Amino acid sequence: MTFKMVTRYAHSPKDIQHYDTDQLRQEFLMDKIFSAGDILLTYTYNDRMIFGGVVPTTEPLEIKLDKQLGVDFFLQRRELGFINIGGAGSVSIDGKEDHIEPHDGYYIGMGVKHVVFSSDDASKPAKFYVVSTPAHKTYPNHKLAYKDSIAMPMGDQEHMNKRTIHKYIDASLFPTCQLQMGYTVLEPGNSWNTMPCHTHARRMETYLYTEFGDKDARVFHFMGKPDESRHIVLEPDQAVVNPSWSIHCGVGTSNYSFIWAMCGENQTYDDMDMVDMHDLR
Ligand SMILES: O=C[C@H](O)[C@@H](O)CC(=O)C(=O)O
Ligand SMILES: [Zn+2]
Repeated sequence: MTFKMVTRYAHSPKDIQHYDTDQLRQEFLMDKIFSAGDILLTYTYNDRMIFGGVVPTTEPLEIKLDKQLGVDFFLQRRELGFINIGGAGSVSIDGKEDHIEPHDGYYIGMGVKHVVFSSDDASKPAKFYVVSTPAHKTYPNHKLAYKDSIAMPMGDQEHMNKRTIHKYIDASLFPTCQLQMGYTVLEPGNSWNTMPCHTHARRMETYLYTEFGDKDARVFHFMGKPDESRHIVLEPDQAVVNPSWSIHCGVGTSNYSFIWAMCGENQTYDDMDMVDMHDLR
């Protein structure tokens, strides 16, 4: 089992004016999220979000972070959300076990000492996409069932962006300190997400792109200030960090889905600064 957590720093919008493709990818793309039997995490200085993949096979896996965070245990001053996009599995939360079907997940509040992930079948492992944000208060744990998410139909076929935004962690469902999280699914024949696009200076956001329509499909993710955009080409199961000042949207060569997660100043999902199409460059 490999446990790895890499660090990514925060940037000024001016920095990326000078980045070539390699540097842009090095700073903003997480090219490997899921690796069988391993835990691969990224610590971004954008609002100190930790995110990544936990893929248990024959052995259960636990995220053990204390020295790196200067605490006694991982969730001493943090909360955690996850969504499983692999096979069925389970999570044990301080010894209490719960089964996790594909596309289900969990919110786990500050103070939980042990979160242990396992897969039902090592040959079809669960893929837990995990996101953790700093917390100051304990809120109750919540199972996140796909069927209990808030499903918001968005877009239309004419604009190639017909999709459903599933809100899993939202202030209208239950309280968290900072974390908001959801899963957006594009319909076949649709390829644009979040267009018209937006920024939200009050929150940063990460996107994990997954479930592409075919194995050679790619998503072109757009970032940067609206008038100085850049793109990053992604394979399935890769993630990007979006600073508060950056747009975040993409177009795929097939349909796909993505898991988004946010934290920062507020928890108001609709608090977005919509970008006028005339301002995009
Ligand atoms: O701030 C909100 C986030 O960018 C996403 O929820 C957008 C999204 O899922 C979509 O447009 O499909
Ligand atoms: Zn957003």
